[in-house]
Amino acid sequence: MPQPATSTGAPDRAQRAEMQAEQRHVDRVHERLEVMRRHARAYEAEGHRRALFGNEGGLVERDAIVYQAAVWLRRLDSQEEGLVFGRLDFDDGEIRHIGRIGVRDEEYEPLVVDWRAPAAAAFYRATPAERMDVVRRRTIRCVGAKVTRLDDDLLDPDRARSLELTVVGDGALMAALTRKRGAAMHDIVATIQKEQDLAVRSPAEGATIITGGPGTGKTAVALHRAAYLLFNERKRFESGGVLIVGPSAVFVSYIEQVLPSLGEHTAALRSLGELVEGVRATRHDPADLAQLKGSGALLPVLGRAVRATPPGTPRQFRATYHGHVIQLDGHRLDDLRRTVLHRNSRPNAARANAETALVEAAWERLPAELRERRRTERAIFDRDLRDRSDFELFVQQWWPYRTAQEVLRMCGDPQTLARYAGRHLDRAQVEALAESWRGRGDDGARDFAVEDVPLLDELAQLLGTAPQEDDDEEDLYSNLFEGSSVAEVSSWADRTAQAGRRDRVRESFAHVIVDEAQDLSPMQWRVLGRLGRRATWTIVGDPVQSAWPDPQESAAAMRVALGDRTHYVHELRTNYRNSAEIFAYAAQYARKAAPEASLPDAVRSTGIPPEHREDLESAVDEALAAVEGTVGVITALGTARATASRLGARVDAADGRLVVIDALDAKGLEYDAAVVLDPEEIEGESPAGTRTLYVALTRATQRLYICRPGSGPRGTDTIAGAMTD
Ligand SMILES: Nc1ncnc2c1ncn2[C@@H]1O[C@H](COP(=O)(O)OP(=O)(O)OP(=O)(O)O)[C@@H](O)[C@H]1O
Repeated sequence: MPQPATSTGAPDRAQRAEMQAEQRHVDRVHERLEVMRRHARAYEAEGHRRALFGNEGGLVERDAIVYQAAVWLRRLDSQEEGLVFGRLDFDDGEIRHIGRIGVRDEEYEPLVVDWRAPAAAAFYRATPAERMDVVRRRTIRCVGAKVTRLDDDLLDPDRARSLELTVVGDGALMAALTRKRGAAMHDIVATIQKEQDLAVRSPAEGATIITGGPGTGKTAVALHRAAYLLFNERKRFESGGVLIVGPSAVFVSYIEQVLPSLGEHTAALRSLGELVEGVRATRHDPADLAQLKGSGALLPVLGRAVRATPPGTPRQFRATYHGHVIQLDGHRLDDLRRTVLHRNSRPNAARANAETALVEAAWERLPAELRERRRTERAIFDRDLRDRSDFELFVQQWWPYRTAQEVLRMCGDPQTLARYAGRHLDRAQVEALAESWRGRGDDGARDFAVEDVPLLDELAQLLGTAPQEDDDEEDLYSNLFEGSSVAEVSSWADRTAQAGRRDRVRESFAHVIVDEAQDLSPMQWRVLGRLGRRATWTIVGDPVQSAWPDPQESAAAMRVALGDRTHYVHELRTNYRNSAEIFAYAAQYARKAAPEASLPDAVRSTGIPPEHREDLESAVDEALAAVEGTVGVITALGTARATASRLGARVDAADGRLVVIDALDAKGLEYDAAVVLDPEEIEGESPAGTRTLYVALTRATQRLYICRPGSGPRGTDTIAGAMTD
């Protein structure tokens, strides 16, 4: 719930006394943390000692111990900042401190309860109406290990008086919301609100679906939920893997510090452009092409591209056997291909079948008397043919192992693509698609688009995997058991690097978290459906911000991916990001795009409405002067690059505070001030343009400037009038 505005004055006497008391507790916790660190280091040393036994058992133990010790140390080391952030005082006088991890004293009594444990739930859930025996909730703010501020929340003032509990501070939430924004998202562990907490602690089974307007904390909740799941079912989710998917690479780097700050390092974060091994796409196709690629309309075309004879393969097979010339022409070879693929539709997996079919077809070309006269001839013929290097070479050329990237690049030739397209695509579509794939992906000269990633994944499925030669991925620890003496000691870093490699090839996950889910195309849902085929899910999104032109179609694709899993639905209703003035302005576009939608309430008023500016440079300068933190210039897709170079000198001079970003990449991000350049262009750029503009207008926490170059006499007017229309 909203709290009164925060005071910035120095702490008074009562507050100082309370702070000293809390400081004593925090000091004790940090001393204890140091002891825990010493124990972890001693445990690690013990692990290394075991390896000196020189047998396999010792090595296995060593490896397990060193790994576990390193995980503990990493978790303990990431907890310096704000380790203790809360305290609950109960009716019966019990005091419970809440923190990022659980810490116990030497008697095993809790000094701090982990925020994810059931005993901490009251910190987030207790309200004056439903107190859960809590009299006072205190938020403790620390810088490093130093207590700097307390904010109390009384749930039962009468009881507090009888327990002689002092009340200090005036609103941890407001203090958190008004702090300046930097390049990275912060955790919200000290101020998670009740409706958010319910979503964080939603059951680990089925699919938890979290909706809510801009700034309602959906991303924050999703990340805290990942930490919650890992804490409560560590074995299941650490070994099975938690995947977090965000819309863009910029977004992923914006959120990537949150889980480590909560002591969790094992979840895999990927953008939609990174869901396929070996591809890091960041570029978007223009809206019409993106829609074509995302809709599923290309599925039959991809199927045909995989099944067809690859261009450039030999059109004739020729061999001699006992003086007989055996020949198979192109039509016969095509027949063979069809027959083989009829039995095993994945060409990369079917090469052995193709080779057998080729031998069989060649055998049938021998004169009948030769085949009948010598009954054992068949086996000899088979071996003889397969042993020949020119036969092997032919098979490699006729039935090459292909990658998805090669097939898509092959479709970069309009004539080839037109053959596969048949009546599924018109000429203009063939031309546009071929142009978008021509020369892509080879040596990164021209990279694939984000919209190509699901097509590549689909192709990889259709092609199947070639039988793999054994490599070191198969046995992560094989190097540990070579020879009888200890040749080397694997460090924890080695093991994490190995585990990372294993993550890269992971084909499915135990839990999949999808952020900005409203934007996913049906084809992207198919990729996620495969990665999450055995997973439980958390899906986070806001239909009103959808960039996919047909939200119904996207929702249907999501239902297919989720199958018959039970749904747990949560709606977040408070916008914590935007000032009330900024959100009131942006909301007119939400109403235009989705008149029926329920919009969140913005809790913070600054008294400063969005402002209209004609000149981009002066709007940017003004924004930089008006706020302490970040400024985002948000443009249409087509003008981001030009705007970035136009503002290049300012970006360089602003020391990381100024970024230029297109409205699609701005998804999920936020800035203290936003300059939205040419809103009409953003709106007109795609069928979902009004929604995209709504996204752009809801990125600012404090100041919003609408910049319409050459917009004439309205010049520097504020647009408060427009807001209230
Ligand atoms: N309980 C909270 N305490 C402190 N800050 C909060 C809280 N909830 C949300 N915030 C802050 O509000 C801002 C918006 O949160 P977040 O980005 O998670 O919202 P969102 O719903 O994902 O927004 P969008 O849909 O626009 O991407 C962030 O700065 C976040 O830290």
